[in-house]
Amino acid sequence: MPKQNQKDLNAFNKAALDYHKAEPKGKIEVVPSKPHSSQRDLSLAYSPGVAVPCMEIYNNPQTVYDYTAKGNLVAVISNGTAVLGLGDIGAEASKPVMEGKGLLFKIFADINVFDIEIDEKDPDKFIEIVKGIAPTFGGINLEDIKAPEAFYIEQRLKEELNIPLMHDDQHGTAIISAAALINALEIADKKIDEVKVVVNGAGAAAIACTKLYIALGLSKENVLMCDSKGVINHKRTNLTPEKIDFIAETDIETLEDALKGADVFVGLSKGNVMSPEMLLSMADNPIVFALANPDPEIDYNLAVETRKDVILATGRSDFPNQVNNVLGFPYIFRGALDVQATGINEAMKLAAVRALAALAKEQVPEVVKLAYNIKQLHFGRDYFIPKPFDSRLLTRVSMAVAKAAMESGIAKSPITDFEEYENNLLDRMGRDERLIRMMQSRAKSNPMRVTLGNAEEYNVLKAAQILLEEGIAKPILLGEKKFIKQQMEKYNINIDVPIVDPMDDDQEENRVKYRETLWKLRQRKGMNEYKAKLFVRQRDYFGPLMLKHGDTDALIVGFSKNYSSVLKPILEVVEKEKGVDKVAAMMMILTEKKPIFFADTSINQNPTAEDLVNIAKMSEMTVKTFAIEPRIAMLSFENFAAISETSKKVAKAVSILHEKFPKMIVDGEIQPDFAMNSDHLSDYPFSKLGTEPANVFVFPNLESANLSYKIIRGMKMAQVVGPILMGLKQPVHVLQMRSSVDEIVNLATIAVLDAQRRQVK
Ligand SMILES: NC(=O)C1=CN([C@@H]2O[C@H](COP(=O)(O)OP(=O)(O)OC[C@H]3O[C@@H](n4cnc5c(N)ncnc54)[C@H](OP(=O)(O)O)[C@@H]3O)[C@@H](O)[C@H]2O)C=CC1
Ligand SMILES: CC(=O)C(=O)O
Ligand SMILES: [Mg+2]
Repeated sequence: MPKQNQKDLNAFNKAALDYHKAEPKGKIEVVPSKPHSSQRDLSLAYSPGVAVPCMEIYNNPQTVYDYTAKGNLVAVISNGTAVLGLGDIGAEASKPVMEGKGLLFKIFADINVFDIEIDEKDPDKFIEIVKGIAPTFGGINLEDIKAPEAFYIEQRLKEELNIPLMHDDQHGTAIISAAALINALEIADKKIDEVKVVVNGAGAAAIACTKLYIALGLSKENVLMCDSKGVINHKRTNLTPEKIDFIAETDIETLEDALKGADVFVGLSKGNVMSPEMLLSMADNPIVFALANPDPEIDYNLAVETRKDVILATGRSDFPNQVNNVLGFPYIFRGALDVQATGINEAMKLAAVRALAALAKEQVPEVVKLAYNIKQLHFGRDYFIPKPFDSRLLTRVSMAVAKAAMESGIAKSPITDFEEYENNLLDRMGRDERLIRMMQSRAKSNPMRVTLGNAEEYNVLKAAQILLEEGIAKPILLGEKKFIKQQMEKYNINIDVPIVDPMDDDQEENRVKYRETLWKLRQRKGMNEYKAKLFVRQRDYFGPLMLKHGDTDALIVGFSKNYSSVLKPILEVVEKEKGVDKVAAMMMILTEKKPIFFADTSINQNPTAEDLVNIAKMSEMTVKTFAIEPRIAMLSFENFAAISETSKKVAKAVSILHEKFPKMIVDGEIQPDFAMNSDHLSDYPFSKLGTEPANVFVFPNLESANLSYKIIRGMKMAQVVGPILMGLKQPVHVLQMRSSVDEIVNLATIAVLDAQRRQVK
């Protein structure tokens, strides 16, 4: 595992602040979910239309779930008294954590969140405030409230409210760590009713975890619990009722002594309180859950260096076995909300434990390994709890929780068809970030040299910084050296990367080499040697020539010039793939539901039927590199009834495709909204698309493709990545003019993947 030095740490801390400060500030925002553009829309959304659902709810309160967002809205509520392991930092300072939970609820389970930070430490007043706002929400996640107040607050709110409510630091942590404990014990070949357990911390998380372990078979006599004053034993006085419950009949007073011979250590206290000596004193195959955040009770690297046989988990995402409540709360609430459970009971918690423990033993899908850049991931010491980016968590845990709620009789709206429910859950996923994350992770496994043109521009420089710091690529800056350096200073971008200036003296050798190549390539196309000499001083030629000579692995250009003028020198220098007559470009559109692809968005203005065949074929190959099965719709404005010339052209392309490539999932001519909709597709049972929506859209001409994606981009309806240039032998892509930093990073990431793929060949 890499160790962080102070410089890395400072850079990380700064990145954390920049991340939160970037516009829009914070991490979540409210987005209207209904049309609101016309007078009529507004009269339905607000007065007078809104009065109708109000009265419906008044007359039949249960219909609030039909007419409002309540059923998918959770409050994440804190008073800031036990924020992570940072302690009582107050309500306002806890807001980043609560917003963070909002983000996690949304990305992992599609649940909306209002984060609510209440400046109130008196438990009774706090309870009254929460009760007062409860009608707004389908569920309540209490967070980072310190013990012992947390116990009383949660208990009373559970009794007095009839929606799913859980103090996550207690039960979320208990559920995940219990699943991890079951599996870790199996690896250590130890039995839960025989092991000696030391729990460090006697707060909200520690007490709840220990109680759940006992429910799973741990013997209470085998538990030693410590708080900030040491072991909770019979000599201690002034203990809270929860601590009294765990008084041990022992004279042992310190954590150090408690750990001698212990099988399990569960830390839910503070960072760095466990020394290597303490770890060494534990039994064979010691199970160590150092769960304090952000710093574990013992540093991961220190622990594995100290004992090879340690079975270790932390709360952190940067080490194996992250025991963190993020594995639970999104899915526990998802399942509870979906059956309108009146609470979260023990049966639901145990169902979540079992689902999590079982999932870790299943074969890990390739996509999860890709996301973490790990070649092998098998149940064992380094993997005994599922990874947070494992998308199977959503279906496995949510369904288990929903079923348990129904079986234990607290589901107001039971699910009747679990197969349909599973499909609904899967439909919620496929969000854009996942694909980007997966791509970045793959790029990081072998970062390649990517030359970025127009490197004087802030967006390009910033993208280079991100690519370098994230380890996605080894950037090379192409442009005027002096100006680039000035800009780096101006924007405080201190990165140590090569700068290539085609005019610079130090490039003379390359200029000579590149001139010869260019002249050879173009001498029978009207270029004389003098012209070649002039051209190699231009970056538009210099970049492609670097690529041609292997002086870079990939090239990204076009930030400040129009597409065709940048493309021309590329096509003159870089060879086409075998069998490719004309290159084409594809845009990846990262929609809410799943990625879709448009082609040709940038090159062939009025493709022939044969051109469309090639575009479809190139698109198929490109989409496959993202580990996505291409389902191609050949678009027109008619459905299987070619009357217009455009449709006839598309129909001809389809018949060639069907004949030449019978295995390809492609059909048309079809309208995009039909190709995207299963119900509409079922009207055409003969279609090769079947009823599963298409994800690749080949447009009949450039205008329609280009304008379609530009509308999406302009309206910020989805993130757009590309254009991905298809049909060349080397990875080169031309940016849209004035691309954002993210767009440059994304396209460079694709270029790295492309370069990696070609290297393997
Ligand atoms: N990985 C995960 O998913 C989760 C991790 N946690 C982590 O667990 C820790 C506790 O959180 P939470 O229970 O909510 O907070 P609480 O404030 O409720 O409890 C903190 C407990 O830690 C004890 N403690 C503090 N310092 C020491 C020490 N040096 N030795 C032993 N015990 C000590 C306190 O002792 P005393 O009672 O004497 O004050 C108290 O019992 C935090 O670091 C938090 O980040 C929490 C939830 C989830
Ligand atoms: C993860 C979490 O909830 C905590 O550390 O408090
Ligand atoms: Mg917490």
